[in-house]
Amino acid sequence: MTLLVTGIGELTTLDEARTSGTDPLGLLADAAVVVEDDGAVAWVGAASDAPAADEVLDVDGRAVLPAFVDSHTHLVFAGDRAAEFEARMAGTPYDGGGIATTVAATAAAGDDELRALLAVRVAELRAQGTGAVEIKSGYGLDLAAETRLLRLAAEVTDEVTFLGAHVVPPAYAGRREEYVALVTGPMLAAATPYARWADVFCEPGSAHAFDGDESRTVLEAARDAGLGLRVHGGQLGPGPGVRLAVELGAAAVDHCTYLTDADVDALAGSDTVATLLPGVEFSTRSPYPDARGLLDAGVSIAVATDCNPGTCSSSSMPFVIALAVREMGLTPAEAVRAATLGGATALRRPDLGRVTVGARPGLTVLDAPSYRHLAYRPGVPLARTLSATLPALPGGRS
Ligand SMILES: N=CN[C@@H](CCC(=O)O)C(=O)O
Ligand SMILES: [Zn+2]
Repeated sequence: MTLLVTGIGELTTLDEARTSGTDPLGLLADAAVVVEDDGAVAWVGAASDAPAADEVLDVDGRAVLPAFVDSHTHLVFAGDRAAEFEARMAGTPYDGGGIATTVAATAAAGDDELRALLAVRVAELRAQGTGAVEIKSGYGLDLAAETRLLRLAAEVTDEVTFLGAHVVPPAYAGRREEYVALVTGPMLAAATPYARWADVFCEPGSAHAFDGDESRTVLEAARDAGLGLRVHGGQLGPGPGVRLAVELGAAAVDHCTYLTDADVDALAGSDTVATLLPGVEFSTRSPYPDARGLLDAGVSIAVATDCNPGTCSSSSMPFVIALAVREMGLTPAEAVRAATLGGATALRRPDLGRVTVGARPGLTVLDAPSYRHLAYRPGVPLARTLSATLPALPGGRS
C-alpha cells in the first residue's frame, strides 16, 4: 500500500543534496511525496512527475515538513505545578526543588492513570506536528518507580532515557554517594532493558542536582552499561556539564542557557548537539541561550520542548520554533531545521527529520503556504502530523 501526498505548495525536504547556504531547508515547490505503509519515503519530486500510488491525498497548496522531533521531554508524571509557575512569575526562582512534588504525585498514581496521562500528552504533541519524541524517567527516584516510568515510556516511544540522576531524593540527604551508587548499580541494571539513553541533571549550583564528579560517575556507568548519553547542562548557571558531555561523547547536552567560551569551543567541532529549550526560559523567566552565537561558532543545535510539569508545561514544537525566532535570533528556516533535523541528530536517528527516500520522518502538514508561518503566526494551531512515526497509542487513541 502506497500513499501519494500531492499538491504540496512548499516541501521542506532537509535533503542534504538540496540544501545550501541560501536554502538551509532544501525547499521544493509544487511537490509530491510517496510514502509506504511503514512510513518509509519511496519517492520525492515535482508533483507533475509523481508516480501512481494506491491512495492519493491532495493537500491543496499547503506546506509540508518532516514531522518535528522532540528530543527532550519528561512526559511520564502525575499532578501539575501551576502554583509553582505562578510563584515564579511573581519572582520566585526555579531551583529544581519542585521535582519532589511531582515525584510524590507520580508515586500516588497507578499504572493505568499514568498510561492515560501519557497517552493524552502524546496525542497532544502529535496534534501539533511532532512525529517522534524522547521521554525521560526521573520522577520515580527509586528502583521500582524508575523502572515503572521507563516501562510506560517504552510503550509509546523507542527513545527512552533513564534519568534516575534527576535529583537526589530527600531521603538521601547527607548520603548523596549512596544514591549515586544506587543509580549506577541496581537502578541502572533495571533500566537497561527499557532505555536507549541515560541522562543526568548536572548543576553544581543546585542543592538538588549533581555536581561534575557525580555526573561523571553516572555517565561513565551508563556508558559502560551500553546506554547512549545525554546531559542536562548549564541550565541554572555555567558548570561542567557541557564539557563533560563532549568529553564522554554524549549525543546531546540540553539547556545550554549559561555557556562559557570554553563550552562553545568544546561543542564546536564535536558530535554533541546543543539542544536549546526556550520554553524553559519562557516559563522560568530566565535569559535565553545564545543560539545565534552557537550556530555562528559552528555548533550543531536542536530545539525541543522539555515538556515537564516544572520548567515548561508545553508540548508545542511550533511554540518553541516561534520562541527560537523571536527570542534566540534564529531565522525561521534555522528554527525549523533545529526542530526537525536537529532533533533527529540529537537522537542519532538519520531516519528522522528529513524527507528523503528511505527515511521514515512522518510528515507534518501546515494549514499555511510556508514554514515561515510557524513563527509568523504564533499560537495558531497550524501544524498536525499526517503520518506519525509514533506507534498507535494504548486504548486506540491515535
Ligand atoms: N532541570 C531538570 N529537569 C527538568 C525540570 C524538571 C522539573 O522541574 O520537574 C528540566 O529539564 O527543566
Ligand atoms: Zn529536562
